[in-house]
Amino acid sequence: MIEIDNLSKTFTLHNQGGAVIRVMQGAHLSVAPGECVALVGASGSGKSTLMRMIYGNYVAASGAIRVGGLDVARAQPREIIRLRRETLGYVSQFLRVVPRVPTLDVVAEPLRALGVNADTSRARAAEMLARLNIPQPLWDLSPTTFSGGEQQRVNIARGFVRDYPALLLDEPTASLDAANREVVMGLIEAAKARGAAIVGIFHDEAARARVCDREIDVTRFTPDRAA
Ligand SMILES: Nc1ncnc2c1ncn2[C@@H]1O[C@H](COP(=O)(O)OP(=O)(O)OP(=O)(O)O)[C@@H](O)[C@H]1O
Repeated sequence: MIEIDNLSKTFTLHNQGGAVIRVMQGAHLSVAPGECVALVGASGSGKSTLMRMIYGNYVAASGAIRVGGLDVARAQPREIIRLRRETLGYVSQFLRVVPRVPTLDVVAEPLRALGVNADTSRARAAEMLARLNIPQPLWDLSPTTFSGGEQQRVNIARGFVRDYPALLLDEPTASLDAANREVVMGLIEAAKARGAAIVGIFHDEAARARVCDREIDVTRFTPDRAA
């Protein structure tokens, strides 16, 4: 479902004399449906960079990133938008939303984008918010003023409100209490059981051991620091 082949990445720092930093070289990764793979490695080794490249936020220097048949490394912007709408979900650590949009609509949006009607989308969103213990009085407010943990749960609700065939999870349990962490663990397990291919960064070791089938140490793809 997710196939990464000989992937390299450089950053050019235009505000620092055009310095070029090589952050990744020869990266390989293959994630099958129903599998969860954890990206591990020291801080700065490139876990987030790899995740952002899979999502199409960062451009690859060379190599291929196939997600459900599309090579993200060479795809047109409209193909990436379609991939995100239909195939690839992303639960980032930080919530980015349009101001003044109510939480219920923020969570319902991935379903609306697929053409699901407003009532059904909102009903599914309400189910997810209740499951993630977001108090009902907050559902009609924008999540911009929510606490860190509440915002993270809104992000998770958005990422799991529909059954994405592939999912990227960036520290999905980072700001959560034990009860909500357990809810998220259950959502990840259910997504695997229905065949989602998942790539995640989990600093929470117990969470990683429970839901991940394999670990990939990205340090081995880090050119300047590899052994
Ligand atoms: N937008 C950027 N511009 C320039 N350099 C960047 C950029 N993003 C990341 N880097 C560099 O790429 C390297 C990898 O960073 P990345 O954030 O992917 O590491 P990480 O493994 O996710 O770290 P952490 O565990 O601390 O979050 C770092 O040296 C970082 O400075």
